[in-house]
Amino acid sequence: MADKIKDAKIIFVVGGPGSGKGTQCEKVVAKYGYTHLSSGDLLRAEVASGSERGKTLQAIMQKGELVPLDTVLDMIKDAMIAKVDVSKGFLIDGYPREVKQGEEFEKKIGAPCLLLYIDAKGETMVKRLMKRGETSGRADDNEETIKKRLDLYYKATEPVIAFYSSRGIVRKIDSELPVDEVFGHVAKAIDGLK
Ligand SMILES: Nc1ncnc2c1ncn2[C@@H]1O[C@H](COP(=O)(O)OP(=O)(O)O)[C@@H](O)[C@H]1O
Ligand SMILES: Nc1ncnc2c1ncn2[C@H]1C[C@H](O)[C@@H](COP(=O)(O)OP(=O)(O)O)O1
Ligand SMILES: [Mg+2]
Repeated sequence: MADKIKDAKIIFVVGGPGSGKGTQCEKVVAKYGYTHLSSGDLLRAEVASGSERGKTLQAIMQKGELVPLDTVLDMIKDAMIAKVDVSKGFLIDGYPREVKQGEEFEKKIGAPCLLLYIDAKGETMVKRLMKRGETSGRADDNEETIKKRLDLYYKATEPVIAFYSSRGIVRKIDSELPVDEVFGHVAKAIDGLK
């Protein structure tokens, strides 16, 4: 099992809150049949279960902070193990959010072959999240939490991009464009994989 997971095709999808990670991942799933694992979705499922752990997580997410590394990494690993026999590849969306998360992922799971850096301007991300907040029901899609998430993104997550750039696996995607045009660039990056 451990070997199988190590040999899996792993794509990290990194970008600020509201940059369009989830939107692009859905389209990749439709075209390439990859398995989409969003750390935020996994965490929200735990919250929705009503468990004690979920309550603790909800409080952290509502403040726009990062949940403990082990919690999110264990969730991703379990979800990958459940799919490794049938998956053509994994889209890991919203992880790593700090360099340490990337290092631990590689120790416990394996190395990514590609990092899709979904890039949009701060003001664009805020606008999209405020709009999403009208219908998402997400406790973190409000002005105050959005600001904190954005600050944390620039501080903790942007260094992740520099970290993987030196390995030559980062493809920067302009996410200011319309969704289908963004996807054209995403598809090109994926088609470039051997
Ligand atoms: N290229 C785009 N142009 C305009 N709106 C977009 C684009 N990509 C995503 N959105 C919208 O922005 C919001 C955030 O997108 P989402 O995929 O949920 O981002 P993330 O997962 O990175 O937080 C959604 O409401 C989505 O419909
Ligand atoms: N890799 C990770 N490490 C720690 N906390 C995480 C995490 N991924 C998600 N979370 C927590 C903190 C985030 O503010 C919250 C929502 O994450 P998300 O759904 O990925 O947001 P978005 O798609 O808007 O970028 O969940
Ligand atoms: Mg998302």
